[in-house]
Amino acid sequence: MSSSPLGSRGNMDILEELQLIAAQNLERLEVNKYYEVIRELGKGTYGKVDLVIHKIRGTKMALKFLRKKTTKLKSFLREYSISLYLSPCPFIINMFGIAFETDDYYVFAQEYALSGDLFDIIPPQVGLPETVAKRCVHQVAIALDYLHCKKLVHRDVKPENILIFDRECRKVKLSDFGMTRRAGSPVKRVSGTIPYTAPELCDTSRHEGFCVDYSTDVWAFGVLLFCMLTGNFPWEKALPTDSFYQEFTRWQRRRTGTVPSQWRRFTEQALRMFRRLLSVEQDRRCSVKEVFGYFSHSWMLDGDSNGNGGGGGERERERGGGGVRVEGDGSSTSSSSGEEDEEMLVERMKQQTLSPLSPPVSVERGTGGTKVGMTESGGGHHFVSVSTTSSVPSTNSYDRMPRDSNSNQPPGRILVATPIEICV
Ligand SMILES: Nc1ncnc2c1ncn2[C@@H]1O[C@H](COP(=O)(O)OP(=O)(O)OP(=O)(O)O)[C@@H](O)[C@H]1O
Repeated sequence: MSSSPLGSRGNMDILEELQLIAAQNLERLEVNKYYEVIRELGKGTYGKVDLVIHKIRGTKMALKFLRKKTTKLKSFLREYSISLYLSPCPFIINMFGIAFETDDYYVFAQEYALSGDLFDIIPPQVGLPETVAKRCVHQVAIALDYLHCKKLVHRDVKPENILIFDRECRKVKLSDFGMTRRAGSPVKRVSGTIPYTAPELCDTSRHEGFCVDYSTDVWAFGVLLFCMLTGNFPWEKALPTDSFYQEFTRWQRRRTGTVPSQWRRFTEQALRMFRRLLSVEQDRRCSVKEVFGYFSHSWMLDGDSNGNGGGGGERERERGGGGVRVEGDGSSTSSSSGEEDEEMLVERMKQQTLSPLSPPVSVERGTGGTKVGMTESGGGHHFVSVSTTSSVPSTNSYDRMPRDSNSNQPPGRILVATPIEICV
């Protein structure tokens, strides 16, 4: 690596340099020679993630395998380099600096997240207790702000890409930088995830490409918050043809004073936050860090800051008061590009008053990799597990099916979402 201090370089210089080094050092390896495969942790569109033990070091790692048939070397190197570049942030998945290729895959190693991903702990139609959700949201917001300060946009914010180390979300990390691009770069359309996709990207009548923008992460982050607190999707897709979305936009644009039914469980302050995060007009959307200003308020109307998202269903309530304490309006919580700011953020996290928790809500964990699907039943769309093996990458439409036969998933009409296009 060049002797220039990292701080004086632009992002792309560092990323390009990291890619070059990774390309020059990419060895061909036989996985079994160095790693003992324990089990598969998940499956994604482009490959799989295995839990392994490094035979020499004895360290547990998560190896991400990207199929060569569907992944260009350039894309692999980009994902690897961006992940490496971002990994100093304590709320972003750590990397081991290991990348290699086999006959069929490009592979890199990450730290292993003991409890899988966020999707698996959100009780469908119930949501997480407010304190747990806030704690998680806080860490994800810092991670996204860190990314944005580096002029990068994640572009795939969803529960499956938030890895957790415990079911109370005391330690969570943002992952999967396969879609991450520099803000302002042009992208063309491909199929993609639906409920988290910002309205401007759902507009299929637009044929020209897009410029990558932070605001699409902010939108996905807003949808993620709703999902975490309620166990439902707010809508199937952010298009006028979706009645849930239409109802929301009428309220959002102040055409009606009536709060849409699935939003009535939130306090005034939480609704104000959602209005800012989920502004239909892209340029009026707030930044992710604005959310810090809302942590001191209750978000759920059940009057108990430790409560969950309401919406029915039996659940175990969290005991102990407090919640996440964040002082000020949060503007100083933003991570800037400097190391000092990062340290400050860690300090802030350490200073948080976190109350002891009762045992977590018990939810059956789906087998293997899971994706968010939706069923429609009564007031909204709720989470169901979708096996990633049955997802169809070429169209990205979801096969929607019950989470698993033993879960507390209520029955509902199964929706198969029509593929829509977003950009890479
Ligand atoms: N480091 C890790 N520790 C534990 N589990 C992991 C880890 N990395 C990934 N997983 C699991 O594997 C799943 C798929 O991983 P990942 O999102 O990186 O793959 P992908 O191919 O990029 O997926 P996508 O189709 O969403 O783009 C995750 O949702 C998670 O459940």
